Amino acid sequence: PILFLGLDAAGKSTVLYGLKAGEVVSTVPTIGFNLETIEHKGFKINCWDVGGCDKIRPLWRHFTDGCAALVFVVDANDRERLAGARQALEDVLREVASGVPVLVLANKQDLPNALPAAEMARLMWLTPPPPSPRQQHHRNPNLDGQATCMAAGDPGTPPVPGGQGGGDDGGGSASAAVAVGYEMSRGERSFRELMSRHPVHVQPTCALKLFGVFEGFDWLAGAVDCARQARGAATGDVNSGSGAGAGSSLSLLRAALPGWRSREQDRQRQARRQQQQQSATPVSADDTRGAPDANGKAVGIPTSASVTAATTTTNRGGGGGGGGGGGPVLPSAEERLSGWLAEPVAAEDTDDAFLAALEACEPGVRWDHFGHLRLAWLYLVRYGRSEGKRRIFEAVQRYIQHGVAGGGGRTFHASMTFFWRVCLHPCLCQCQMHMVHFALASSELHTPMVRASFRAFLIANPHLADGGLFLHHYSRARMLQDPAARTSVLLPDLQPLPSLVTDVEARKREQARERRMAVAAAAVAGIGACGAARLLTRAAGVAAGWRVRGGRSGGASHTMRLDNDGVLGRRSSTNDSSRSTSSAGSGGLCSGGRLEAAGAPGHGSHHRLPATAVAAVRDEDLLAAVLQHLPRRTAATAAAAGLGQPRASSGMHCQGPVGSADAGGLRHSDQHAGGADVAHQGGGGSWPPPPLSGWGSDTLPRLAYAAIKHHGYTRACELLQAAAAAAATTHGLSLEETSSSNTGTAGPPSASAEAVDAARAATQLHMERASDHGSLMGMASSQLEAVVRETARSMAAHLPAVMPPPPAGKGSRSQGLGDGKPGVGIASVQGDCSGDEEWLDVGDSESWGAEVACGSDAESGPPEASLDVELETLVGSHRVPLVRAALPQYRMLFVSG
Ligand SMILES: Nc1nc2c(ncn2[C@@H]2O[C@H](COP(=O)(O)OP(=O)(O)OP(=O)(O)O)[C@@H](O)[C@H]2O)c(=O)[nH]1
Ligand SMILES: [Mg+2]
Repeated sequence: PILFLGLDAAGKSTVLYGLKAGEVVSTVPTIGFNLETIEHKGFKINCWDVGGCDKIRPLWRHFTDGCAALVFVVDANDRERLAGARQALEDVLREVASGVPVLVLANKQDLPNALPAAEMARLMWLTPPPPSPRQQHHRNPNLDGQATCMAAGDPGTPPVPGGQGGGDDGGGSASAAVAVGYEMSRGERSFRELMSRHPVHVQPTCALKLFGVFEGFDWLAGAVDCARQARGAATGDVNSGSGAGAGSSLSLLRAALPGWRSREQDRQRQARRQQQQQSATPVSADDTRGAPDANGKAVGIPTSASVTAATTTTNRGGGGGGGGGGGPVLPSAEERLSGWLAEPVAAEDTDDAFLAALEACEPGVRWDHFGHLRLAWLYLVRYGRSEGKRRIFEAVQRYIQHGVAGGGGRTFHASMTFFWRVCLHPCLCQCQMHMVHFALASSELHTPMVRASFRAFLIANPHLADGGLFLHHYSRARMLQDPAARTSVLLPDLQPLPSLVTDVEARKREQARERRMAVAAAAVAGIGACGAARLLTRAAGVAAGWRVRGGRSGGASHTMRLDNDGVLGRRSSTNDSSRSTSSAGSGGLCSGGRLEAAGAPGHGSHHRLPATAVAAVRDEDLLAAVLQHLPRRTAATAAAAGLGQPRASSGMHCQGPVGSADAGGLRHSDQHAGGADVAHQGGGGSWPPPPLSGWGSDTLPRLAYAAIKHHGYTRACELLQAAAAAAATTHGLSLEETSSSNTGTAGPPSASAEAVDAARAATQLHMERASDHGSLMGMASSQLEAVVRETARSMAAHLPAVMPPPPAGKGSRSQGLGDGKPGVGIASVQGDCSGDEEWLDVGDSESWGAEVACGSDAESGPPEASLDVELETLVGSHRVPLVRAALPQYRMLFVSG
């Protein structure tokens, strides 16, 4: 185990997750700790990142036992707290075993006011004091051997030998060794003496850019090894070292934190609790249930947040909560939220008015859970966490005092009483405020609206309507019955309070999925569904070490599937079609080809490629391959418009035994895929030749980005319009031609209409990215959006006109997507695939559906689907059903802004 310690906001969690995930995450203060396992240079390290705020610092000592190394993070920019950081380091080192390496990170080096690492080390007494001639003579030869590990400040300089004589204050030889004239205080002497027991290294870092972090850990890995060897040599046990302490560390931690449970235990516990609660008599108290009464005795306890939430304005007093029974059935969190949002908002009920009334201790200030949340939200938004927290406490204390002092005539209802107690209950108050802060920080990643409007904030965080939220993290015994919780902050015993705003894993999964969708969409648009399916399958298969075998299978039916989880599967089943397919030749994947796991014979029934296989294919390679197969005229048009050639293919990253990427399967498949290459490469098929099918998905925004980046917005518009015109001219079209005839209601949906939808859907996806890129390019995202949208529109308008309707009985089908899911039509099957049904299912059909709906409804006003998209952006997809259920009027809210 390695401990990450340091004052609050020093950057511990940022460093930890930078190491763990290789990317910068956004955090809120850690109330409790984060535990992560990371691997570095063959070491598997359990990292304990313990919150640094003053309330939690006393708990550090519970984590020190058995730790193999200490990473002490210091905010080098915060000069005022340097002495505090040193003191905290000293305090904790008293609990750490001698010889444990200490890596001090001088973090936030990117900030202009940051102290250089060497200077910070000097001020923190981590470098030797000024040398003196005497010191040279009194150098302790015993410590020289440790110089490689003891690298305080200057790696080559051993730390000042201290404590050699083991005097009471540790000052004996240390003071003798110090230069004459250098006054070393007693405190400094004892600190240096303490430090001399540890190998120390000070590393400048910028956690936000992951600068210096890995270098620091390189040192640490060596130092831990060194320490282990030294311990092994001392005890004669070569295996001794950090690992030995792990068990005892955990058991001690358990002992120190009585509520500490493994996650599995947590889950079991929670399940049991929920069962009990469900079978229990409905509780009829309000927010005050579970809050200790005036004498500190716990009263009725809130049920778990998800079961019932507390709200009523009846003050049940001290004993009313628990076993009551027969009380009113409480509204759920959803109902409560819905109720709040349905309340008419008086014009004079502004945030300013609310705060002013509160600060002036006026009667009638809304003091229920809603008011509580609003107060926390307002102060946090306006003043940030530390100042906001101070103000929250101050304002509430004042209000309470005023109420108590002048109490006559004012009736405090139960929730208000609860709030009093919360504020006299630092642990609970801290927890509640933390949840509001966390909700704010995490939802503002999705939309700035949550800072502008309290109601938007509530919609984005409907779980906050649950007054018993804290019971997800603390047992009621710990929070409500433990007297210590009323005087200090205790760590949660059920699950840690969240501190990582960015869910790294989820974001990575989402990014990977988006990339796959983009690649698939580009492939489909560029070379048609059949070819794309083959290309993707083949690339994924080759990357996974699968052998791609050509073969004949008269009239097989194939289902290509790219699941949400990234599994690309190909299902084949024979049918009766007598149509024979031509052989792909050696190694090529023909429509009757099979994928086999290397070494295992495939039976051509159903193969699934592992998600890693798809992920292993480099996007660049896939895209390069796809772009290479874009219709030549499209590429030429782009070039003519000054946008440069599509990136040249570097060939597939993973070359399989089947030879070059564009040999075999792809060209062969073009005979069926019917991409434009067909015409260029041998004319296997006469239908359809859709030269513009390369536009509309990935190609388009890429060109738009490139154009805007290199030529600026205005010129880019001209260039893109010129490109569109040139492309249209090539095919004898005028720009005014539209697709209305093809997108009308007459007849079955044509391949071209689907292609338009696909183009729009993909464009929608990329427009979202365009918004991100917009600021980077120094232009308003609305402008970028406009250019992408406009270009997409004109490009998409030509697609149907260029593509002739499919010959009767051939080709185009709406996308059934194989599994009976509602079709979305991400891609039309453009090839002559009769006999071989080939489908490409890209991603989650529901979300595509939403995007398609969103894109295609741009002109016809926002339907519910697009509101869902908006809602999803706001609250995250997993909360959409909840919010929808809770808010029948959410639509109105959105429409009214
Ligand atoms: N400019 C700058 N900011 C940083 C750096 N490292 C961390 N931060 C920011 O500092 C703030 C606090 O970072 P955290 O990692 O949460 O700090 P912590 O040490 O875990 O804080 P506690 O959990 O309260 O103990 C965050 O806003 C980070 O983005 C850095 O190298 N440079
Ligand atoms: Mg932290």
